[in-house]
Amino acid sequence: MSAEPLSRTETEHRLESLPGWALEGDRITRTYRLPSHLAAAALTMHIARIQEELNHHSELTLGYNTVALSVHTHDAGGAVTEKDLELATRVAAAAPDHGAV
Ligand SMILES: C[C@H](O)[C@H](O)[C@H]1CNC2=NC(N)=NC(=O)C2=N1
Repeated sequence: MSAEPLSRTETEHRLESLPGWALEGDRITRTYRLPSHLAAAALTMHIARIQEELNHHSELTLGYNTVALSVHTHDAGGAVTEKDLELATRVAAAAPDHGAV
């Protein structure tokens, strides 16, 4: 998968298909809200497994009932690439199974 930087315009266009995800500076971000702390912890572990599978890792923060992600591609000098969008897409597909909104 390409690690070429995406333009701001292209990134914002692609995020239209990822509800709740945003471009903040040079990262894409999302905060999920969960029904409980244990549901948030379970989603956090699920995301960690996805990240290991993709070999692509976000800043991943577990709160009381939230899971926050912030990611860009280090190997592209800290730009947003297809790898970040792939991770976001995989997480967006998994999150609802945990009751995340
Ligand atoms: C050596 C290893 O494959 C690289 O460091 C991977 C690990 N996870 C990564 N995660 C992110 N967000 N960006 C990277 O460039 C990256 N590179």
